[in-house]
Amino acid sequence: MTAKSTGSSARRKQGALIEWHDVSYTVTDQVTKQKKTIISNMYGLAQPGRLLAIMGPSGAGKSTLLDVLACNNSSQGAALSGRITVDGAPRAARQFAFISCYVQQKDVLLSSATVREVIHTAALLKLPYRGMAAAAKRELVEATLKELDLAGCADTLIGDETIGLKGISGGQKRRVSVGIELVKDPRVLFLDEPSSGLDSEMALGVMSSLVRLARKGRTVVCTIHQPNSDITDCFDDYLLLAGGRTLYGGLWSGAVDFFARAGYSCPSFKNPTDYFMSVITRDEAAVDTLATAYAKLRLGLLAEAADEGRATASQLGLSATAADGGWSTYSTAGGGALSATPQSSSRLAEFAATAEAADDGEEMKGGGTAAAVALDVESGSGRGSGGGYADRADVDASGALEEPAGPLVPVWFQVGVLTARVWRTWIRSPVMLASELVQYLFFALFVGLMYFRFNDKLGEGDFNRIACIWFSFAVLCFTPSYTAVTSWAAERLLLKRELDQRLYGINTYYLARYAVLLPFEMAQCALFLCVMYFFVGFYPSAANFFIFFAVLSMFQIISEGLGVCCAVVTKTPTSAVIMLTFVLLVLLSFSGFLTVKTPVYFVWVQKMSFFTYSFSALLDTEFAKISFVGAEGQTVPGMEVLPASVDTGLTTAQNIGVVAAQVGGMELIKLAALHLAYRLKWL
Ligand SMILES: Nc1ncnc2c1ncn2[C@@H]1O[C@H](COP(=O)(O)OP(=O)(O)OP(=O)(O)O)[C@@H](O)[C@H]1O
Repeated sequence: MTAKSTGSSARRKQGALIEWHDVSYTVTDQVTKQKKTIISNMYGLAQPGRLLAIMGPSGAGKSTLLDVLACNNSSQGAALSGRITVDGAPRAARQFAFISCYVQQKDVLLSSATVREVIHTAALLKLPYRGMAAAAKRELVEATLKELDLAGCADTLIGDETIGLKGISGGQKRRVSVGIELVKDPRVLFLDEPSSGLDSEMALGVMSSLVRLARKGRTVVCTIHQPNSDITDCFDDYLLLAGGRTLYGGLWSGAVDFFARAGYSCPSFKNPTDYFMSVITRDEAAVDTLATAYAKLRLGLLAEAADEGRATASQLGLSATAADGGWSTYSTAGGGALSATPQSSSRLAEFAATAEAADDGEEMKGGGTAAAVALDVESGSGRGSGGGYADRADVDASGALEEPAGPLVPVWFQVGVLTARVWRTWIRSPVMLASELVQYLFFALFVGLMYFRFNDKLGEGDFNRIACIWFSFAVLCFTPSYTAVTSWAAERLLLKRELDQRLYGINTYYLARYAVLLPFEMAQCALFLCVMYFFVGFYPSAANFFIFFAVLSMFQIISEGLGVCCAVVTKTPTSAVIMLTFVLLVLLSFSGFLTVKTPVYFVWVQKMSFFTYSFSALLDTEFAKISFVGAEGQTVPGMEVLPASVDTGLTTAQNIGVVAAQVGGMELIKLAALHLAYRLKWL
């Protein structure tokens, strides 16, 4: 993509013609282990320049169909059968991912970023690094903001009501979710219930944005729940499902008539979708009646199209599909769904008109191609049987599926973009930042006052020093590890979404996160130590102070890693906190302070624990330079009063070396835990 191609004319996007033929989807129920068919023998078509709304009662299979069409289905033991084509060619999942996008129902957005920042970050991660200037990306972001009517709130924070961070409205959030996908200029948009959870005005705002995107040529497919009449006005095409079957598929404008012909006349002044839903949820026989009527209609249209010579049976795939329900009513070959019925005989013309309207005087390859495709069929040129348009020579070359040869964005650039984002998140979270700093400051003062000015009396000065270091460990292990659990809970969904979209890898995330987090942790440790060290009166030497700083910083980093590991391997923050508390208490117990002799069955804990080596390193550092005065006035060197339980048998340097090695080990474990959690779908 070149800078030029990002101009406003490029926003007129060619959609893709998606057809599904005899599609069924079966899963193995996790509980009963029985096979369960969620959608069966479905046919349909989503066209460029049009918005297709998929409706049905809860459990009808709407989300499943959307996932299947968007290549988003990943259930274990699931089986997909049937044929899905894109512009006539069999859909190739990897290529399709480059031209389509999927907007999930739940908005997963970074609450501390502004609307513009969120979309700009998406642009930086999704658009090619080479061949597209930074200015062009910014221009594209501005175009996206305008296209989705978000320019007015571009510099407002996304916000999060649950943590009291004021931000944009629910409807705007939904449009930002669309914007994140729109920056890569997809030809096809799939949206799972884009209006759910929004009030009617916000829902209409979102749907109107989708219509605008469709009118610019894109193919838009969404599932929807209980739309009001303003929202149904946004539909071009309509697919009604129940129990995994299709009850209607075609023009929205033909749905009422279809129901009436099947014996269900919608009363005047009643919202048709409310009526349809009440018919199929209250009257069980209606589902069968409508499914049968729809299947007959489809076959009738198919035969009619063949009779009229608009396409031959073989071109239509009739011979291949007659046995199993026939060609889709929706099929282009069928003259465009209900075009053959009196009430909507001009579907092709209407389709072409839609494309023309969207074209708005400019060349719109998608609409043009789609109309040409449809008209082509009518003129009898037809398609290859069963294979859609796979073997057509007249598919617009610009409509070919594109897949970049190499990675779009180099890893170092991804790390840079993510580092900037993590940095912004920290400095924009004053509550989190302040509460962290207050915690460190509070505990530093607390420990300082608790052991204020050590003395050198044997039995008191030595005990207080050991207890003070142990208590500092308690503070520095709980605080960063609990923060890690909390921030993981806020980050995991965003990370999962972005990893799923292959915007970056786990190693990139790790590098970016810790490029920001490590300096923060060291600064917090320095704050704690500066206050506590001098308050209590540890040995006043720069060398000792820096050894304390180095060991406590490493100690904190390992503790944070433990927090991440517990958070990653558990599903909820509550279970992570329970697990973490248990682990930390065990480690604190066997650091050598609480027990004179460690029971033999816990020796392994002591030998492996980072508490043991950190404790020993700091005690050696402090006690090597001081001495105590006994009850009889005798002087006792510090090293002689150190209890054997805190002696690892190593020198100070060796103890520090072991802690450094444990930092490396913990980082590797943390990275492996992140990879494993993603692979095993724990995120
Ligand atoms: N992996 C799965 N294992 C077992 N059952 C499943 C699985 N996926 C979906 N189902 C079931 O299939 C049916 C259709 O699910 P789907 O989510 O597609 O329905 P829906 O029409 O989108 O419903 P809703 O509007 O409530 O989201 C539901 O009964 C659902 O419980």
